[in-house]
Amino acid sequence: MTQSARWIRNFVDGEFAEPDGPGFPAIDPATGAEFARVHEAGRELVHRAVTGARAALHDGWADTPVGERTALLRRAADRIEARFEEFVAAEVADTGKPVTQARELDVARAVANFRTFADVIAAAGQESFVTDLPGGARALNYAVRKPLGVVAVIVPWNLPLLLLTWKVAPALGCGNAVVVKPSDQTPSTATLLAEVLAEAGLPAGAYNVVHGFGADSAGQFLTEHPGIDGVTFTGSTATGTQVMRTVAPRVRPVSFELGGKNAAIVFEDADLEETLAGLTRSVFANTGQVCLCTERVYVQRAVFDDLAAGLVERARELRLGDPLAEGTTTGPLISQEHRRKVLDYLALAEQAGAKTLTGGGIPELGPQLDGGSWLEPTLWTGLTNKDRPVREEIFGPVAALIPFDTEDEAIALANDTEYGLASSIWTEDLRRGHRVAQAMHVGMSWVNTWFLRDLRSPFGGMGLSGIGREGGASSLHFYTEPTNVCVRL
Ligand SMILES: NC(=O)c1ccc[n+]([C@@H]2O[C@H](COP(=O)([O-])OP(=O)(O)OC[C@H]3O[C@@H](n4cnc5c(N)ncnc54)[C@H](O)[C@@H]3O)[C@@H](O)[C@H]2O)c1
Ligand SMILES: O=C/C=C/C=C(\O)C(=O)O
Repeated sequence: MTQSARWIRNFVDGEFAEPDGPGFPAIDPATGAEFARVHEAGRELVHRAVTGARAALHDGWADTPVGERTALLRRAADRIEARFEEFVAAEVADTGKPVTQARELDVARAVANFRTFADVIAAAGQESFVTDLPGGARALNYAVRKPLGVVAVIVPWNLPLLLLTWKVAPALGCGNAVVVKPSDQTPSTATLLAEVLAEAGLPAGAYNVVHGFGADSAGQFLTEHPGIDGVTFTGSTATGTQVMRTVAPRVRPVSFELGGKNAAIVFEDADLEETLAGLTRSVFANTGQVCLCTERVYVQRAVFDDLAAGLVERARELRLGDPLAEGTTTGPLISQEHRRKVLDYLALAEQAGAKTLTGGGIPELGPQLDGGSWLEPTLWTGLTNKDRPVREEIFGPVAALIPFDTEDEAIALANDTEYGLASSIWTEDLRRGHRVAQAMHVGMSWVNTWFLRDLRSPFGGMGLSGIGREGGASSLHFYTEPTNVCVRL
């Protein structure tokens, strides 16, 4: 594979650093072709990023009036809109996802993230209390919130720009400086965002991007740096525990959005067409590479066969192909390595006695695409909660369909996991919908829908799915430190 001429660079202390090594390849997952080289940040460049971020705080960014910070967030949203198609092209190049999804979800949400947090931060008040004391005296308690400081922002490859801006918008809006470590597999949009934030007027050093890997690379150098005041991380549970170990000696606050093994529960009274449309999204969106995706579908026995047949039909209607073609609905997995992991789970399912209703293999898409990491959307029956493909996160276009009889049995099956991120409940009996949704041991539970988001609501998971919540006021609480002042009146 010939080495590319184009570089994807680190952005440190307000400027793009000159590459000083061979870098690593940026690969298009749709074709397997290298399209650029990425400059890997070493320990020294990460150190410069962290110290530059600290300097930006002290040079005035932390004390910038709220109105100026929220105005900057709005300018950032406007600049992303102005360069919308550049962000779409960059995201598609990195991920191979269909251009329609990149437009409608990934880049659209980046704009929404900046605008939502401009609104939330502009409207945010402070907590205060008038305290009654014996004898009629009083005291005033009020909390002032100050920026956390220099925040390490570490994000994965599945929704690169959406997840990055979900963190960077509130972090900057609260007066922090950030050092971003995008996934080595998706470096492009975090780098383009550096240009856009500079255009919006963000001071040098407030937003930095360091490219590289995890252990013994930029990710580790960043999290172990003493100048980091907190870490917001989205990624696998395994990596989250490693990050937690790294920052534990300095007791740094962490906000973790980790893996999931999400369940859907379909009751016999569910609206079949609505449920099939919802499950087709929740199982196969982004080729199953969304932390919220459904990999376990529990179906009340009376409608099991109809639901299974309908979902097989929808899966077979998905169009895998050129990400830039308007009719494409489904892209490749992120890499050959990830495809091997998902294929291993397909083999485990077969060994466990699964019946593959559809998919189960590698599609033939022609010479242009056969170098990509493509996989057929796959549905199984015949598995139980004891089988590894039903217990472990696969993070691909796959789901196990499992029958149940009673509501209590469905709740027990869905909650039989160490994860706790999301669920969806499908029923026309809304009292049951509320009841079962609340009974789920998850951070987010949807009823007759999926991935419908109000960005002011708390987002995150419990158990192996994470620590803390982000979204609306939850983000402000993570990205600021309150000082409570008590004045005897
Ligand atoms: N809960 C959520 O909101 C959410 C969202 C997206 C992805 N995920 C999870 O992420 C996983 C897939 O994404 P991924 O493969 O990029 O995850 P990953 O954990 O391998 O990597 C995530 C990020 O952490 C970095 N990293 C890896 N090791 C590190 C270390 N030792 N120190 C510091 N940084 C390190 C990676 O370079 C990447 O930028 C899946 O498990 C998925 O469930 C969760
Ligand atoms: O893959 C994980 C998706 C996370 C989504 C969000 O963080 C969000 O919708 O704000």
